[in-house]
Amino acid sequence: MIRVHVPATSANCCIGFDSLGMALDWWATFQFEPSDELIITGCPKEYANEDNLVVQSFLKTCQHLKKEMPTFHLHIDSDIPFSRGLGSSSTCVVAGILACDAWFQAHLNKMEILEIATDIEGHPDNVAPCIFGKAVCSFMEEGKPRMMIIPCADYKCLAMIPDYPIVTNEARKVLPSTLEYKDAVSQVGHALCFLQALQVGNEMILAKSCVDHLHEPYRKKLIPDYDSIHEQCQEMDLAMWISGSGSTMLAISLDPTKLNQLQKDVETKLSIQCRQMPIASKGAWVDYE
Ligand SMILES: Nc1ncnc2c1ncn2[C@@H]1O[C@H](COP(=O)(O)OP(=O)(O)O)[C@@H](O)[C@H]1O
Ligand SMILES: N[C@@H](CCOP(=O)(O)O)C(=O)O
Repeated sequence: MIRVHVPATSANCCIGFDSLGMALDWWATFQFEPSDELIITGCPKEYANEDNLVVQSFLKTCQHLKKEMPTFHLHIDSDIPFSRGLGSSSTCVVAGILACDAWFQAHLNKMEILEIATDIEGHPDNVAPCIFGKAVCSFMEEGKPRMMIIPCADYKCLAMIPDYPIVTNEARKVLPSTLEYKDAVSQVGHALCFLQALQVGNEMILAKSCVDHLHEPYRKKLIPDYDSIHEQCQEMDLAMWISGSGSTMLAISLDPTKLNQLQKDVETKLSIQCRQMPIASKGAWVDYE
């Protein structure tokens, strides 16, 4: 039996639309056993068929390896909610690729895995930290991802998870196609300072560098609770962003008491479910039985 363990991720991190993401210490497990037919358990009925993203990612990897698609029993054990901006789709993609690699003992290297995953997901910002852990920044060069791992100071994360989904493809449709030059200049400055503050643990600069022009101004309209949470985070000097395409919002801090305070307020005043976790220091991994 092959078991793949895959972390949730928070993409964009405010200033890094489609190019920055971090792995969260919140794990899903995907179990694969040989079977005479394809069986999928542990997920809603509508996903228990061959269109399942895990199965499709396994198939794509078979094609890459020029191997015949086997049949298996896939059991999914995940409490990472769908379409909340916590990278549930990336967990499926990375799990399918890693399982196929393990099944055929193909020993793909992590960059090959990232290339296949980016091809399926369309952008590297979730799949890269899902594979490598920590925070990862990336860009595309002639269709191929290039990336750097960013070691992070000891930040803790608070995920504030509204009870409504936002489908990533839909949330991409609300984005503009052009950007003012002055906004591009502002974005570069904030992004550079964000990365340095993330590494060295400068919480004040991290909070101030959370100003985005690429997606948050457009997507916040899809999240009715954004403004009040954003305002409170600014008052508390807390770095905060829309996780992926939402609806989750993520705040991070070196100081757990600040996150506890925010969590209490968000749960009691807004009835939004919260969960705290560190940044995951490692990415997806496989074990065998
Ligand atoms: N546990 C799961 N089982 C089956 N499919 C899943 C699971 N988790 C995620 N998915 C797939 O990922 C899709 C959600 O992707 P997306 O809208 O990008 O949201 P997210 O922000 O959670 O990645 C689902 O529609 C489904 O196809
Ligand atoms: N850069 C993407 C990230 C989507 O992340 P998800 O977790 O919401 O799937 C985007 O912002 O569209």
